Amino acid sequence: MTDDVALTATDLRRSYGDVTALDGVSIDVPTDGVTALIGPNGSGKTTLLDVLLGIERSDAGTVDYGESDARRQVGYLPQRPTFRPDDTVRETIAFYAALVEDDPDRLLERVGLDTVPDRRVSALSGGMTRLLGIAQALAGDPPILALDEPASGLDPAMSDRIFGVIDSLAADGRAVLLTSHALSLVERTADHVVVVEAGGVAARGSPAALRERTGGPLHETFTDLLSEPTTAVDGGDES
Ligand SMILES: Nc1ncnc2c1ncn2[C@@H]1O[C@H](COP(=O)(O)OP(=O)(O)OP(=O)(O)O)[C@@H](O)[C@H]1O
Repeated sequence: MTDDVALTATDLRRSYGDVTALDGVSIDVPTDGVTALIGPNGSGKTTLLDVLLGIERSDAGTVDYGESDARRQVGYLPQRPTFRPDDTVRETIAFYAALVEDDPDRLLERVGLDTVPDRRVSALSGGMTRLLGIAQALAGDPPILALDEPASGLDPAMSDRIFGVIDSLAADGRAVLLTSHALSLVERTADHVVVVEAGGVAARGSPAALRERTGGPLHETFTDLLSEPTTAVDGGDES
């Protein structure tokens, strides 16, 4: 593994009964910038993310992390982050910050939730809950941030805001690895794109390189990168 690689996965395999979710996936995640896993529903993106993070076991293959003396190696935003509904925003983040001796106010400020510290979790919009999830993932300042569909179910303005935060977190000099169906935001934000199809990697490259291959924007031409025709995934509204 070279110094500029945050993690390397080699020949990952994972099946659930007779469903092959990962069929020999090898990827490098660079230390800087946003790496986006895109692909049709059921192609294996979440399974790949979960295996990379050790949340799911693989049947075969290896995952190697780069050197880091960080208190916490990876921060993780699940697809549906859940918190105690009666706690306030600040109480919630103070809990996670205390686990790794971080400053809750720094975390709230970083995602723009410092304006609503006393709001109860039950009163947060879907977008604010996602931002709280990102703040939680940032506790301990991990060098790798893994975000599973960070904009799913959000309106275009909130999706845009979330991807703006993601962009600035990567600009701080950490690796951001995300899955998303919000292809126009991926195209704008990602430095590296990995196209996952049927448990394998169908294509990879910068958005510009993929655009050159398909001749158009990702949200319109994404299916040209797949071997099987599929319903195009949408540009902004994740499912
Ligand atoms: N716990 C599980 N048990 C059985 N099958 C599973 C399980 N998790 C995933 N699968 C199957 O593995 C395949 C890949 O699923 P995965 O959730 O990784 O896809 P995805 O690309 O993240 O999909 P989406 O875009 O819809 O979130 C699918 O066929 C799915 O049904």
